[in-house]
Amino acid sequence: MSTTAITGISELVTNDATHPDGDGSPLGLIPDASVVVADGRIEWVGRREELTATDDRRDLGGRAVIPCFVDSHSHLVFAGDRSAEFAARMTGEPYDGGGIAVSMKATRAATDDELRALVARRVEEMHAQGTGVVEIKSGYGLDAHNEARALRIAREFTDETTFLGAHVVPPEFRDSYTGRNDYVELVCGDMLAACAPYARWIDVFCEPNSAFAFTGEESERVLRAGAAAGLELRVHGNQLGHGPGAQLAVALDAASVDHCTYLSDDDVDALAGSSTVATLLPGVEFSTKSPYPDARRLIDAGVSLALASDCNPGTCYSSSIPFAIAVAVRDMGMTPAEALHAATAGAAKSLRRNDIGVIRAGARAELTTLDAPSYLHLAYRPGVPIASALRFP
Ligand SMILES: N=CN[C@@H](CCC(=O)O)C(=O)O
Ligand SMILES: [Zn+2]
Repeated sequence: MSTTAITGISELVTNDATHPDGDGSPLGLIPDASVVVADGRIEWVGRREELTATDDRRDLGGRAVIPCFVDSHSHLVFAGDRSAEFAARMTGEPYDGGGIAVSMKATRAATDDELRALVARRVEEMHAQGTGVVEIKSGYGLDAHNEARALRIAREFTDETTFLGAHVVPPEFRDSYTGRNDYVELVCGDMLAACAPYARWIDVFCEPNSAFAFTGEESERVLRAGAAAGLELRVHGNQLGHGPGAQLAVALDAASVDHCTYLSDDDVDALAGSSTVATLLPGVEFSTKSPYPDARRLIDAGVSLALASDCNPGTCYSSSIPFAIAVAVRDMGMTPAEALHAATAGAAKSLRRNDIGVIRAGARAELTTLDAPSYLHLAYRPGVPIASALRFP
């Protein structure tokens, strides 16, 4: 097994507050550091002068190194274009989830190879911006065949795949309450059976403020069916207005409730006393001209936070975690350290993973380098491509 030392690290963010060479902060910063990797794992982390002999060396020439970004919320399996919808929102048109059916139509019409190529391009775009691990949801098939196909293709790129058949009620089921009910039954029955083999997670767009998405009761049915089929739970909640999503996520011990744009004091208290992570998606508020969630309020209450891209064709067609960090710092009350922690260790926690989002012996060698001396440059240099995932041969 050959060992490679990474040297020339001006500042190492470990997310290991207990490292003896670290500064003791949640980011566990070590100046002038080295990391030794072997066989895809981290072997050693410390100060450069304590480095012992390795087979290879890679000198970064004075750059910062951070744990890879973990993008714990994305919808990459889609075809078609909704840029006109984005333009309409910039002139005041509100987002209501109705455009999901437009992506559904284009996605159903695409071949497997076309979808695979689209996902490959988007995943590559993420890696080029420092994301090492990505979660990918279905949700633009909305029938058993196309949802299973989306997950099968997503699985070619990541183990973190999420069944989102309950994204919206598709047009062919919308006519009556019976139609909605039939769709929920399909999601919980044949669709779940077809999708479960390719999915780790199940998610639902719990949003009574949208005519297209699901009520608290419908969402609970979907999540309980998913759990019975062995899937772990995530929830889209509290995106368009107040609603039951956050409290439902806590009650069912979901790993994450995502969006959290509108939260009551009771929602915040429930999250603070739970192991459910609140995942904030700053690109969504940016791209829909919605109010930003109050990250400061959540942090002060003791809620665990993640930041993710939510890359999707409707509410945020950006795959950039550095962009999400810059917005979170500029507009959501997060410090640069809190935002970086949320986009790495916080997002790993939202996927219930402890082998990523941290630079510590034994963790996976998923590292990101910054063309900058310090992590502060992520928010300080918005729009500048300074982050890239480090790849080891
Ligand atoms: N809100 C639900 N789903 C996506 C948007 C999907 C779309 O509009 O295409 C989201 O996370 O924002
Ligand atoms: Zn989403």
